[in-house]
Amino acid sequence: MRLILRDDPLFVGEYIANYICKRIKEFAPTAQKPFVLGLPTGSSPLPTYRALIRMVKDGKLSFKHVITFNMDEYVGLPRDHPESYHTFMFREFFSHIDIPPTQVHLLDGTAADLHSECAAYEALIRSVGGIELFLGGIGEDGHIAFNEPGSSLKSRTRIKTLAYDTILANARFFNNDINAVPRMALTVGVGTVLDSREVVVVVTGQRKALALSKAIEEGVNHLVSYPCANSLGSIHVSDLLLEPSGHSPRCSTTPGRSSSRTATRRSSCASRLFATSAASSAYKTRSKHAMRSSARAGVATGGALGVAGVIGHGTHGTHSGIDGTDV
Ligand SMILES: N[C@@H]1[C@@H](O)[C@H](O)[C@@H](COP(=O)(O)O)O[C@@H]1O
Repeated sequence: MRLILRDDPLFVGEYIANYICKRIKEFAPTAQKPFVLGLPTGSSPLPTYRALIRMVKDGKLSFKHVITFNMDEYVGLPRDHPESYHTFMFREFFSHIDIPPTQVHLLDGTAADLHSECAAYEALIRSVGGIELFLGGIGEDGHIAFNEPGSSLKSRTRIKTLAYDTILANARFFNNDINAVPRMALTVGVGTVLDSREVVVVVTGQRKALALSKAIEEGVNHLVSYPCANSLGSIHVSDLLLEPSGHSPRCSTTPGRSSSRTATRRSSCASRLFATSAASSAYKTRSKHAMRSSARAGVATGGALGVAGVIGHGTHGTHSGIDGTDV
């Protein structure tokens, strides 16, 4: 795992966009050999999307031979609902880049047979050779996609009941009306994410400090789904990289050209770039060491409460109404 910290979400977005651009260019995708990219929704990836849009508009990057798979979608929201992830992705990203719409894939939360929809999604990912790079965001309880606490580490794309904490957090997109927030979603599984050749997770904002600290300082378990991306790459403390903002991977077609410390160290570490910066306005003026202690403080002050919250307040399993298989 590599942890790359930046002082501001905009720098995080720029870093990741440059990294994605570099990876796509190095891959040199063609119609026969497309680059398969996994994508998240949420506010965290927005700076990345904006930076990628800029690169396309400036002629520095093309998505013509990129195929995308989104992580998740609410169950029951029509595609054209303003808060569906389908609408979100076209509004915030796809409509502004040169990707052919036929190469964009999102789960359909209104499908008549949701189980078949999920199975078909997995099959489609496999049929294009798997995901090259999965960009993910996390919820405050540490879920990746909609893999709520308690998700199986081997889980595949499936119907998932949302935890109460997630419903509360997402109510902001539904006029703060928790009753308007869908209770279920379709989501890729932890296993689906782990099958990707690389996972990049964007973690921004103080609200994510506890979840981030668990990825860094605790072991892999199924209560916080996103650190599981580590389980396929070894974690070495020496790979945790804390550096001031400003360095960004160069979007160059020549591998290894970047002289930044980031690029140099990447070659000697575990294969997965996993966690990207936790930064929020609250952190802005702090030093890198203070940021590190902030994450620790998250554990010290919120640890017991956080775990109780995950188990005690979650509505996991109680809303499904479809079947009992959403592990
Ligand atoms: N299903 C999505 C996640 O994929 C996303 O990572 C999370 C965080 O959103 P935000 O980035 O707005 O904090 O929100 C939802 O729960």
